[in-house]
Amino acid sequence: MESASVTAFCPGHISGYFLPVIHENPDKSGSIGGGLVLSEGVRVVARQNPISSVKIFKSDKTGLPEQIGDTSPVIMDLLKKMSVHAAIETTCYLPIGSGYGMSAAALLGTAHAVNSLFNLGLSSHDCIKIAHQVEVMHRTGLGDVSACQSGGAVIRKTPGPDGEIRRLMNLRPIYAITLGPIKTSSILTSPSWMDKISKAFPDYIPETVDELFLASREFAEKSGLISEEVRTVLKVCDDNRVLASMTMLGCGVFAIGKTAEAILNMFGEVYRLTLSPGGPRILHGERCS
Ligand SMILES: Nc1ncnc2c1ncn2[C@@H]1O[C@H](COP(=O)(O)OP(=O)(O)OP(=O)(O)O)[C@@H](O)[C@H]1O
Ligand SMILES: CC(C)(CO)[C@@H](O)C(=O)[O-]
Repeated sequence: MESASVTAFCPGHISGYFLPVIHENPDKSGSIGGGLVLSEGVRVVARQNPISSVKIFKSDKTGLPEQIGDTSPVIMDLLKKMSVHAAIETTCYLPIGSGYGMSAAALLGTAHAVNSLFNLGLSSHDCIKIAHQVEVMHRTGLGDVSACQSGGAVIRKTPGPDGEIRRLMNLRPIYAITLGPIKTSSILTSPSWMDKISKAFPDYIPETVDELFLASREFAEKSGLISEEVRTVLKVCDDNRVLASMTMLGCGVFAIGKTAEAILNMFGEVYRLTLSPGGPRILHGERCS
């Protein structure tokens, strides 16, 4: 007989600009900034198992999954914090380490799935707080969990899941491409990058999605994070008046507008995305009795 299992989904997040805010209390640590919560994210299946394990799958355009990993220190730490043993399988279509907040989505999805599977009785907010603590402590992200707790284009005015967060809804498609990964923790633990990033933070708060793109681009330029490959793509976007910036923290570009898809198509596989209307959710499952 199949053991009980619960499936959850959590959207991913493109961070456009950010400013780390580090506090000794992880609930108050994170970042402020702006980004987009995405229709694509991470699907998590949690099963009861005497020994905890994690398998990571990546699906292709057709939805066919291929296993790409069999370890995830952040998920293992989350399970320990929640005092459970479970076999976790995560599946994403967007690439890991490329600025789509896949670690945050995997953590939020797992926290909600495990809470439901084991009838832990935690609120969604409790699950969000645990996921945020693990993400920030491992430096796999700072503001992604806060952003992904709900949907829309997000302006995070103060850090952490309880911070002041403004959300804008917009139905226009967003297009993104990835040219390669960046290990988030390698930037977040570098004092010289942190200094440049702090100095690049915009001094105004975007009021619309278009302004969020402009603020993101200004940040990307000033921070010095734009690589040669990203610059090549951004130049073609600029020449064609397409609003575009760099996915933080990944070697990639996100863009909006009528010709954005055709332009990005010249450089690689284009992800056609929309803003997610909401955050993590349980898709289906059978709880442990
Ligand atoms: N889908 C996933 N399932 C399980 N673990 C994951 C997943 N995505 C990321 N992780 C874990 O988080 C670690 C750090 O991921 P990383 O922060 O580089 O990716 P990311 O969240 O996609 O990053 P970013 O959005 O900053 O580019 C990975 O090495 C892996 O251990
Ligand atoms: C640090 C970061 C850019 C990593 O994806 C993100 O977590 C954010 O915006 O804080």
